[in-house]
Amino acid sequence: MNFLSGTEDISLGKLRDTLIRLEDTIIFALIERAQFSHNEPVYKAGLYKYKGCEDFEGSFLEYFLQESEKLHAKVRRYQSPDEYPFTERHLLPDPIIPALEYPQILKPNDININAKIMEFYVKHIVPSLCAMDDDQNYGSAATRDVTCLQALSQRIHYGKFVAEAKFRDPKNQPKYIEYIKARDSKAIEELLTNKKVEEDLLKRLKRKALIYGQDITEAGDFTLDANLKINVDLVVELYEKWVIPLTKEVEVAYLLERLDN
Ligand SMILES: C=C(O[C@@H]1C=C(C(=O)O)C=C[C@H]1O)C(=O)O
Repeated sequence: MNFLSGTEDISLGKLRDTLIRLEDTIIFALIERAQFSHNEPVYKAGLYKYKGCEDFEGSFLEYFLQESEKLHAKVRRYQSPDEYPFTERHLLPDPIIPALEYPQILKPNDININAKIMEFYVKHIVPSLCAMDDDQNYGSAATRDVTCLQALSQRIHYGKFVAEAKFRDPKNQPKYIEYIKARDSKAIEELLTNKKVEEDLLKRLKRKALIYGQDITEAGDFTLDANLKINVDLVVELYEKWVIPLTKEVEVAYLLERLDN
């Protein structure tokens, strides 16, 4: 979504179109990561002493992610309302270019669940996505991991915009206000949940993974039973177990703060 379009209109339909577009980004990012082995050393904290920053105690991935985000911060990536860093903001440098004026769509907040995203990605996604061995391609694996993590973070934190759009709907706003004042997270989550959208998403996702995972050649017929580049069931499980629940967690967290002064 282009937040510089000069309009504060955030329709649920437009936001959902953006989430659908991010499905493609995430599937292709996972396909790229799946080219390489699990490469467990990439995720082990303290395995390397990095020349020039011996005091860094995280994993190879955390080091690469932090250094990547420092560079992206210089070009004001994390001033965009839909971008959230994994690195603590005080460690990021100021932009080298002037700040952009974004419309104030969201209620100011510090909601950032990237630590949870990192945990499920490293513990549950990579081991299922990749061959469980070590091909030494640590740099290639880490660069693909960063792309996957950034896409997952953007998608999940879009829950803030979806929650704002739902809150602005006059039909449900009185109920949201009632549940927010009662601090009733369960009622808020039930009200914001749209099972039909979720079910349609999972069906679409499976079709996309089946097609995007194909090796398309210049000849022969187009068969869906060829060797796929991605574990289709894993893509669906990723969304069902992690992406959708965490998006709703962000929606609820945002709404619980929506009436704060
Ligand atoms: C994102 C939305 O809110 C909820 C979360 C969804 C998701 O993470 O895909 C889908 C539907 C809703 O249950 C939405 O309503 O589109």
